[in-house]
Amino acid sequence: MKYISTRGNVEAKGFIDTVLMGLADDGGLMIPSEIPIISAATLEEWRSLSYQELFLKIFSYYTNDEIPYEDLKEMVYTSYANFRAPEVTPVHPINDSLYVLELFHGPTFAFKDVALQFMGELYSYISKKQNKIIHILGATSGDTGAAAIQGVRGKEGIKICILHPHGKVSKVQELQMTTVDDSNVLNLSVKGNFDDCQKVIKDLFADLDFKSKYHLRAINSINFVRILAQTVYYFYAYLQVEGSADKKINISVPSGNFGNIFSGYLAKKMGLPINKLIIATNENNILERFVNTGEYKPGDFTSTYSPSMDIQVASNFERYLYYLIGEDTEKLSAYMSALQSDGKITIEGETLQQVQSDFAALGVKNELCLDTISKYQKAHGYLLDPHTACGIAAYEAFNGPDELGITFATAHPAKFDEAIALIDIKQEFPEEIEALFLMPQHQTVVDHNKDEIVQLLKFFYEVN
Ligand SMILES: Cc1ncc(COP(=O)(O)O)c(C=O)c1O
Ligand SMILES: N[C@@H](CCOP(=O)(O)O)C(=O)O
Repeated sequence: MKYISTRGNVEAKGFIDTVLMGLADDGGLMIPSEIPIISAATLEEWRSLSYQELFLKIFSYYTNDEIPYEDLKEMVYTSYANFRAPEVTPVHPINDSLYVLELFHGPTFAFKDVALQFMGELYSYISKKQNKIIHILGATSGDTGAAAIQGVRGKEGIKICILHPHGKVSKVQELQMTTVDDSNVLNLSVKGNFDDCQKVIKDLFADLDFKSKYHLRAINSINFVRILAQTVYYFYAYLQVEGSADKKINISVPSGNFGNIFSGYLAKKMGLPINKLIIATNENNILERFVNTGEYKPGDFTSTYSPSMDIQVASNFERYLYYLIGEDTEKLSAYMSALQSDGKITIEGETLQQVQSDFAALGVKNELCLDTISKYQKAHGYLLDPHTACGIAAYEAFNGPDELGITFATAHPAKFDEAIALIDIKQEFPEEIEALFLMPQHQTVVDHNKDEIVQLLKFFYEVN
């Protein structure tokens, strides 16, 4: 398997070089040159596999044996050893037509742990085997940052800097990142929003001299391995749900940077029989507008009860667009230039119909988000976090009769108590989260100013 850039100007790479490259050197995103197809018979054979076994099967199509099987196996088992559920991502039935895939049993109580625990192991492995310097640079709306820091904690030879939007992440998210006092961790709290943070890091990755001089590596979903690791739980969810072979299965995914749902799109392209892929967003509804009208136009940023999805510029949209327009790198580059110059991309006719057959989408308003949390707490005694509540509201909007819905629970409700307290629900915090409130915080507050951020980064990466 080789990996290429959506923009066509990067020589084809192997698996490890793709991981190390992160953002493609031509400004695009790396994707596999071909997508392996899993037959229905193979899929049925996978039904009895554990999460870890399934992970190894799926990765075997992508790693080109660049990592010996036993080494990969050890990384995978280590990655999931500290999850609080033996199934890693258990499926919780709510009623006859709805299942919740709980993705929050990792160390930071969010779905990001599933891929980032593995990425921490992988970066550490590459650093040791190839004697590579690993300087991670990432942007977060709250969850990626915390999970990435936990993923690399205590691992030699790795430094990590995370940019988060100042005052725009939940208190627990902030504490999870900033109570870490390790010398290889730098938290920059940027006066701006997530899109500003993501733009700064993308600009720095695009500066190839800076990227190579400071050995910058990506942990955001611009890195293809994040996408691939997230496909595993789509397969797992499908295989765990009883009746999935006979009924239509819809999957509803709380979405922001479009990484999680793009993993679902990839799983579907690999042959996983998903009926509807449902994009659930909040009032930052660029993806809903795109699916309904064909216009992809970043709008004004709005702070909502689901802050991790407060994103306008969805990074992985480029990967989807590449497939949508027939894997034409020149056309894709033209679209991305148009997005820069005109501030929007417009899709019409049959291509728009294709979008509407690939996805359904709903931008869930704040009020509906809270109503959904109350409703499921009362009817099922099951407490949803606000992101998952958006996913459930979108499931309710699109799940048809006789169809089964799986909604991804992307975070534990304790991470977003600010919203849940508004509806007078009192929750007990897990002890790992409770303990954070007693710890001192370490972060540097900076203006949204690239030069200032660069100076801080240079000092951080150069010292020791
Ligand atoms: C809790 C939660 N739900 C949903 C999302 C959106 O996922 P994605 O950015 O992969 O679309 C995020 C952030 O990414 C998140 O932290
Ligand atoms: N919601 C995310 C935003 C970054 O997404 P990523 O999947 O590209 O890492 C977060 O929690 O930081």
